[in-house]
Amino acid sequence: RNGLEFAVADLGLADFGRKEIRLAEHEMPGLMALRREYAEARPLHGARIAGSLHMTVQTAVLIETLTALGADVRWVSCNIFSTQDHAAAATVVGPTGTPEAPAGVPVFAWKGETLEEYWWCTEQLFAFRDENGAVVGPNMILDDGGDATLLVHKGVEFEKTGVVPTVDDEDLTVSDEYRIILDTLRRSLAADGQYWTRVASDIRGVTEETTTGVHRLYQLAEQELLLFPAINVNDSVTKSKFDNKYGIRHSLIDGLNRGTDVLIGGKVAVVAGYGDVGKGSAEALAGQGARVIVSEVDPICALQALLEGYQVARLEDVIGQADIVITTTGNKDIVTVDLMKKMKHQAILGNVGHFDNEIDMAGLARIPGIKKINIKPQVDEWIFPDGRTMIVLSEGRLMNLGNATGHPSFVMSNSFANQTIAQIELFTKHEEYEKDVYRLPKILDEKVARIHVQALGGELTKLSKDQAEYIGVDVEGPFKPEHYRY
Ligand SMILES: NC(=O)c1ccc[n+]([C@@H]2O[C@H](COP(=O)([O-])OP(=O)(O)OC[C@H]3O[C@@H](n4cnc5c(N)ncnc54)[C@H](O)[C@@H]3O)[C@@H](O)[C@H]2O)c1
Ligand SMILES: Nc1nccc2c1ncn2C[C@@H](O)[C@@H](O)C(=O)O
Repeated sequence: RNGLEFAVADLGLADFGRKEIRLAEHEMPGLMALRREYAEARPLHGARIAGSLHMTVQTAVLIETLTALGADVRWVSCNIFSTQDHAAAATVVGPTGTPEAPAGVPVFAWKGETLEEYWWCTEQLFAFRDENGAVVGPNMILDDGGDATLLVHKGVEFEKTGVVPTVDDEDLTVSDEYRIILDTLRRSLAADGQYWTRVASDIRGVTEETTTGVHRLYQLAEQELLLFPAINVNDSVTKSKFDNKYGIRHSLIDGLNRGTDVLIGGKVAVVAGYGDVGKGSAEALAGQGARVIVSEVDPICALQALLEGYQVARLEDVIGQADIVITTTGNKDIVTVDLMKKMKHQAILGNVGHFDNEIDMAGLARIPGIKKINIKPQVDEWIFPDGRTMIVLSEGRLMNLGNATGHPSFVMSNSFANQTIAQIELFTKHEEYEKDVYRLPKILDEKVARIHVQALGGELTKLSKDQAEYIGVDVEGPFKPEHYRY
């Protein structure tokens, strides 16, 4: 419509989305400060950014920051349940457009996508158009979890051999999702044997939002398979020590309340993993009066949990007493079918890790005699043959975005200020970067923190020159050595 490509649930929701975007801007001082700082220079002029990141109100403010800095943007969500349809609609319509004549950004995302639709959307992500309408690829990727980066890398891999592997239909180790990815790439190989190779050749770099996506990038870099430079946004301190921890502290409870409305106080809550997300999850549940038990593999994180007063136990030893089980590990096969069979009647199972493989949903569906009742969107009651039931949120996908609206704007302002800075860094200085994984310098991390301290009315103390010399830092920072752990 109006020459703009998009696929969203309902453009009629744009007005509602625009109201919430306007309110969110007030809560996202990091992004608004960067818009003011770079309004003239427009450093992202010429950038064609393919974004795969939960299409929420907060992400809409990020997108409109990137376009304010001169970028062309196409967007998808990185999860089938995390899109907020009114935010997607408002992003397509844009601040000055109308549903009849949208003037925003191409978005391919809606809440409740099937996996086939999800990967179709991700395929559309790469088809930018030049001024003559010819398809040109992106020259930047902004990723959350690495699915967009994966599609490009797998596409190039298969174009090298000219073959997309077939998988044995009986092979239970191959997920339905991977079969869909192979089918997608089989089609593009048949249509154009060099499509993904051309796409990859234009990409100056990727900026990756989350722990799991960063893990995938380091794996590619170790195998020397990385096709372009990458900035690990997750490990900016003002991202992972805020979004992952304080964001989940807010949105986990939101997801539990909207999904089940059970009283959390007095209940036993088991949290698998005590990293940044596990810490925020445990604190939130304890704050509601739950008795929190943590499972961990890392003795340091386990010791942290113990000194915060949480019991640390093996999942298999405590899952039978849990009323609520939350996985936060970024690992796979955490809650197996055997563990599910030990759970109390009507216990609640949810995941806030990036992917759904923390919970064996495929194994659950294969239990002979298992039944499923859908209570409401993203809330299912699974009935075991013995009559006991289990409430599963968002089909094991991250439930703070599936059952609620994810982290609040102020904490996402920190994450997305880092994303914007990383996009500018890689787009304008890509020749300075090898095909490796980098983090932003500490001085920029402190710059993001400074904006948000000020926004909350915090008053920073100034070091005297003498004091700065005494502790060996510059008066203006950076205030910590690289190895410092916050
Ligand atoms: N839902 C959200 O909004 C959101 C936000 C940020 C990050 N994430 C995702 O959450 C996940 C965790 O992120 P993080 O930053 O906390 O990572 P992290 O590495 O800091 O923490 C994960 C913890 O899980 C532990 N762990 C690994 N395997 C385990 C096992 N088998 N049993 C118990 N513990 C185990 C690790 O030792 C680690 O301490 C990642 O997938 C990340 O992408 C989700
Ligand atoms: N409101 C929101 N908008 C966009 C993304 C949101 C979000 N809440 C959580 N994530 C996920 C982030 O925490 C992402 O940084 C991650 O690490 O998964």
